[in-house]
Amino acid sequence: MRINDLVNDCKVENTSKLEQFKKNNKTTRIGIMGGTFNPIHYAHLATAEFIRDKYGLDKILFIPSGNPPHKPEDITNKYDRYNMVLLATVNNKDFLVLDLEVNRNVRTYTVDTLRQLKKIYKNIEIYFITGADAICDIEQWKDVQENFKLATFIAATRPGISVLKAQEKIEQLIKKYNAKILSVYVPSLDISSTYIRNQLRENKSVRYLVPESVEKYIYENKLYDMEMSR
Ligand SMILES: Nc1ncnc2c1ncn2[C@@H]1O[C@H](COP(=O)(O)OP(=O)(O)OP(=O)(O)O)[C@@H](O)[C@H]1O
Ligand SMILES: O=C(O)c1ccc[n+]([C@@H]2O[C@H](COP(=O)([O-])O)[C@@H](O)[C@H]2O)c1
Repeated sequence: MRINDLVNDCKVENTSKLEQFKKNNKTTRIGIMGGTFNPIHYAHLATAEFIRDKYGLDKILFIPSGNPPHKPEDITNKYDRYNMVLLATVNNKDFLVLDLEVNRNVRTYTVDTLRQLKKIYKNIEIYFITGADAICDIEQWKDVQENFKLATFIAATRPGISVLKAQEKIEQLIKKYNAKILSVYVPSLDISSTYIRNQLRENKSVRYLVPESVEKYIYENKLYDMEMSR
């Protein structure tokens, strides 16, 4: 079966998970995993699952960026990135995917997404998950103060990022903005989407770095300038 045909089944399954979630009137603690996901890899999934479990979050909402302000204009098509996130999360009942950002045709900022989420889901407490690298740059984000009012941030350690430097920055942010930021050690993998794109461009293996369905989607749709088809 072609993987592109499976994407539709994933969309149906995800819509049904979202409808169930919307019906829930109780206060729900949700984790938001935002990212460019170009492509999604196992470190994203492992980080999200570790944090869901550690903080007893009810669900993790993956929100692929549409037109992220901080990445080059020519990144992979947003619907391909979104489809790969759907494929990667379909088997986990607690992982849901939202298309809020891919459907926005202007630049996508987190503050707009958080405001929108609070409107759609009345009783949610939001925990925004970021790598420690992203939290260090948060003062460059749009409406930084407002972001901190709308969500608690969880800064996950990431290989290659100095924990001490990140901790210093987090303490400054907490003081300056009265922010709620939890810093957490996550046993993780030293991989990035950049590394995976480079492997693909050099025609090297990405097996066990991304879910098999994502790997197939990449090959079937000839993403990332691959030289030969598999
Ligand atoms: N290996 C990792 N361990 C922990 N967190 C990660 C890891 N890779 C990415 N993240 C976090 O996941 C979120 C989404 O990341 P993103 O989609 O930019 O992936 P990336 O691998 O950093 O991509 P790129 O290499 O293209 O910059 C960010 O908050 C990022 O810090
Ligand atoms: O809102 C902003 O100004 C902003 C600027 C840079 C990054 N972000 C968000 O940070 C998250 C991680 O970004 P990324 O793509 O670097 O992994 C993702 O949800 C982005 O939308 C948000």
